Amino acid sequence: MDRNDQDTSVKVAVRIRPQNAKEQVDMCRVCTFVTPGEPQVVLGRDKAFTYDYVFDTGTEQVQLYTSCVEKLVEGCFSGLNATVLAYGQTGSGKTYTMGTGFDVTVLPDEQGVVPRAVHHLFNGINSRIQDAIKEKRDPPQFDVSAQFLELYNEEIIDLFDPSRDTSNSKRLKIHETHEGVIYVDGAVVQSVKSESETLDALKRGALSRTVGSTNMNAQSSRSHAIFTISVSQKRPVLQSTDASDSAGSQDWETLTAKFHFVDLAGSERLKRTGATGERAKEGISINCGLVSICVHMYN
Ligand SMILES: Nc1ncnc2c1ncn2[C@@H]1O[C@H](COP(=O)(O)OP(=O)(O)OP(=O)(O)O)[C@@H](O)[C@H]1O
Repeated sequence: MDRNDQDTSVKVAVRIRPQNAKEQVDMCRVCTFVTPGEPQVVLGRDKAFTYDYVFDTGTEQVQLYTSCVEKLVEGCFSGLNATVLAYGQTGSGKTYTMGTGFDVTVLPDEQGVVPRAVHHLFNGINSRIQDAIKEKRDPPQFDVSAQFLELYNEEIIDLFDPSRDTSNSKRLKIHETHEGVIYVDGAVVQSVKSESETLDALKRGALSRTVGSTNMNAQSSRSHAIFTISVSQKRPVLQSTDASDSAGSQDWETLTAKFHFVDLAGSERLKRTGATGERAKEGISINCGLVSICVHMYN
C-alpha cells in the first residue's frame, strides 16, 4: 500500500515466473503474453488484464524492488506505513520474490524484497545521521524493532518466541486500544540495531517455521506469515529563519512507521478447502486470518 499516491493506496503487481525444470521437461507452453510497454497480461488469444505493474519472466529482483517497493521504504522516513503482500498458489514464486527463503548462500543479485528493504532502511538511517553530523545539526535518533508472527487457523504463533513449541508457550490474542490501534498482546518485539541483526532475526524465525512445516506439513503450508518492522524517528524540528525564534531550545518531533511483509498461504488451497468438514473449516479460518491481517496492517 502506497499512501504517497493520490489515486489509490493499493497497488497490484503481477510477476510471471520462468518455467521450472518440470514444466520444461513436460514441454508446457507459456500461456501469458505481456503487452510491450503496458502493465497488461494477455491470456490465450484475447483475455487481457491490466494491473499497476506487470513483471515478465525475465524481470530481475532489483527491477521489481526499485519499481514498486523502494519508495514505500523511503516513505517510512516520513512516517508512512506500508505493506507488501505476496499472494499466489504454491510454487508461483512468493518466497523467491519476498526473499524469505533463508538460503544464506543466495547471491546478491538474487536477493528478494525483504533483504533489500532492510538494507535500504539501515542505509537511509546511517546516511541521515551522517548528513546531520557533517552539517553540524543534531542527528536524528532511530529505534527499529521487528516482529514475526504466523497465523494458522485462528491461532497466532510468535516466531520470535523460543518457548512457542513447549507447553509454556503463550496464547496470543489480538486487542484494540481505545484509540482503535490493533496490536497482538504478548508478542515479542525485538529491537534491532543493524541490517545483519534484522536479517539474522528473520532467518531464525523463518527457520523454525520451516521445521514446523516438516513436522506438520498441512499446518505450515496453510499459514500466513507476517514480518513487521517498526521505525521510530526522533528528529529536530527545522528552526524558523526568523531570528527571534532561534533563541529558544531545540524542538523535537517523533515520527513512527510500520512496514509489514506478508507471505500468504497458497491461494489454491482456499478453493480446495471449499469442500466439507475439516477442509471447509480450514478454508474459513484462512479467510478469517486474511481479514485479521488486513486489520493489523492498517494500524
Ligand atoms: N522469478 C523467478 N525466477 C527464477 N526462479 C523463480 C522465480 N520465482 C520462483 N522461482 C523458483 O520457483 C520455485 C518455487 O518458488 P517459491 O518457493 O518462491 O514459490 P512459493 O509461491 O513461495 O511456494 P510455496 O507456497 O509452496 O511456499 C523456487 O525454486 C524458486 O527459486
